[in-house]
Parts: sequence; C-alpha cells; structure tokens
Amino acid sequence: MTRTTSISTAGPAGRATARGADLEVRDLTRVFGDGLRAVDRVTFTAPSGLLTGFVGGNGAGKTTTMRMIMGVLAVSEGEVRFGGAPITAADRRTFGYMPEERGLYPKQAVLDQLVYLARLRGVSARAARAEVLEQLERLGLAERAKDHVEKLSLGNQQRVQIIAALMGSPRALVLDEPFSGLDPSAVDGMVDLLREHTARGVPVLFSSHQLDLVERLCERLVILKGGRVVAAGTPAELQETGTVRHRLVVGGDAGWVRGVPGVHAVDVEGSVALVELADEGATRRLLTAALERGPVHELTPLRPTLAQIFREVTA
Ligand SMILES: Nc1ncnc2c1ncn2[C@@H]1O[C@H](COP(=O)(O)OP(=O)(O)OP(=O)(O)O)[C@@H](O)[C@H]1O
Repeated sequence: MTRTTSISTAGPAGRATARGADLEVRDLTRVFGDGLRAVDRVTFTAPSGLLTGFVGGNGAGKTTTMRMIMGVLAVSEGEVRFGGAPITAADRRTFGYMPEERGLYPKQAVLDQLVYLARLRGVSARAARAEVLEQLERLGLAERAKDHVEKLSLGNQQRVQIIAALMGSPRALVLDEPFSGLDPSAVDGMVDLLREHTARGVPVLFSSHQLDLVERLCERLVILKGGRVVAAGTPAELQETGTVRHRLVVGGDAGWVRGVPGVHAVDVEGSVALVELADEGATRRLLTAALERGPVHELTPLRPTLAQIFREVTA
C-alpha cells in the first residue's frame, strides 16, 4: 500500500509543499461508562501540509478525540484513517503527540530526556543529540540543557514538550493546546517550527482556546460543541456562513439606532454603532434615519471574526 508520495504541490500562500498523508476521523465516537457521548460521530480531515485548528468550549471533546486518534483511548465507534487506510500502531509511532497531561519527568535533565524520547522514535544516539541540541538552541533553551525539567519555568517546560513532540521527522502532529502558556515570541517560534513540518506535507491538528491565534494560523478549522462538529472548513468558508455586521459612523450620538425596526444594535459607543441588519429593508431604514439626523461618515460591512463565528455556532 502506498501511503506517501514525493509530489510537490503549491501549499498555503503558494509555498511549495511536499505531499504526505491525510489524517482523517470518520464517525468517531466515544461513550464513557456513565453513558456520556463525549465524542459523537465526529468526522473531519486534517489534510497533509495544512494546519488544522481544533476548537470548542471546555468539555467539547477535543482531548478525547485526540486521545482516540493517538490510540491512548479506545474508540467506541467509527475509525481513524491515515493516508487513506485505517490507522495502524506503526503509523502512530511515527506521529508527534503533545498530550494534555504533559509527560515529562521532572527529575531528569532536559537533554537526556529529549535524547531518550528521540531514540524511542528510532533516531540514532548521535543524530538524536544533534537534533535536540539544535532545537534547544532555536527555542532559546541551550543553556538549560543540563537542568532538571522541574527547575524550568512552565513556559520553558512547554518549549521542551514541543521539542519532544516534533523530534524525529514525525509524519503527523497531534498537539493538545500547544500554545498555552507561551509568550508571544515563543508562539512565533512555535509557528515557524510547525510551518517547517507542514512544508514536508505533515498534517498538523492542534487544539486551542486562543481564537485570535487560531484565526491567524490555521488553514482549516473544526469547531466542536457537545462532542459534535458544528462547523468545519477554511476560515474564509466559515466567514461566509457567519452573520455580516455593519459599522455605522454618524455625526452625532448613534443611540437612536436601537429604535430602528430590523436593526439589532450589537454595540453603540458615541457616534459609532455596530449593527446587524435583518434584510435590505433594514439597511434602507437605517440609512434614511441616519441621513435625517445629519452626516453619515461610514457604513461598512465587516467580515465576521472567528470569535464571532465561534460564539454563533456554539451558542
Ligand atoms: N475518562 C473519562 N471518563 C468520563 N468522562 C470523561 C473522561 N474523559 C473526558 N470525559 C468527559 O468527556 C467530555 C469531553 O472532555 P474533553 O476533555 O475531551 O473536552 P475538551 O474539549 O478537551 O475540553 P477542555 O477544553 O476543557 O480541555 C467532558 O464532559 C469530560 O468530562
């Protein structure tokens, strides 16, 4: 069975991307002992060479889905596929995984621990040491190589965790909250690292509660609520489904917009109003009312932000 090819295609933003294997879940379901369907017929694809953001409120089922993908939690129904075939234990051994419960040993030196983990992935001792030292240098941790993990700040422990997940040229990355606790420069460093992997054709699935970050980063998005997928697609596709709002800027106070039929005032501050318009008639009524009162400086449609779409689909 052929799972990978070396065809090069134009990836996101025109970058050359090697073609790898897609990671898919089909009707994936997990029922816990108490009958809770924590993950309920979840279907989506994390395509080769793309960053797929996995979002949802607390308890939506993200971690449970990722654990089933990695085989650390049994599947009740449905399946995980990699490269077009049911996933195998051998496939999973080639994956980089950052679990929710961070799995570092507090009393072992950073370097020793990372070399050990790389060797488990089949990397030779020499290559492992070289790769670890290079990554520690890149993430600004070279001086801490001999320190025990427990002596590092939480953000630095998180960086070590990232290195652990990304070592040994993984064929897919499954990362549970990889950005939590990172400062902005560490986030940027992490993003650069992930892009190096997507350029090799690796599918990257990552969960996050930081919607601004997800919006900035990912090429695809899956939104979960109550164990089910409530929206999925590219950010542009999701934006088309969201409610378009308008920004109105008038000469005087804009408080009167609250009384216009078909106009929902989301926010009014002085002469600036953020509104949702029920239909074309509402647009006309709003403009007429505004012009009767004085100058209209602006009436602009706003593309919905991811945070807005998220609130709409998970409401
Ligand atoms: N081992 C378990 N036994 C019983 N219920 C569980 C177990 N693990 C998770 N759950 C439940 O499954 C649901 C989904 O939890 P999960 O941790 O997958 O959500 P999440 O989207 O990752 O949430 P968060 O963003 O808070 O980490 C929750 O209601 C949780 O309480």
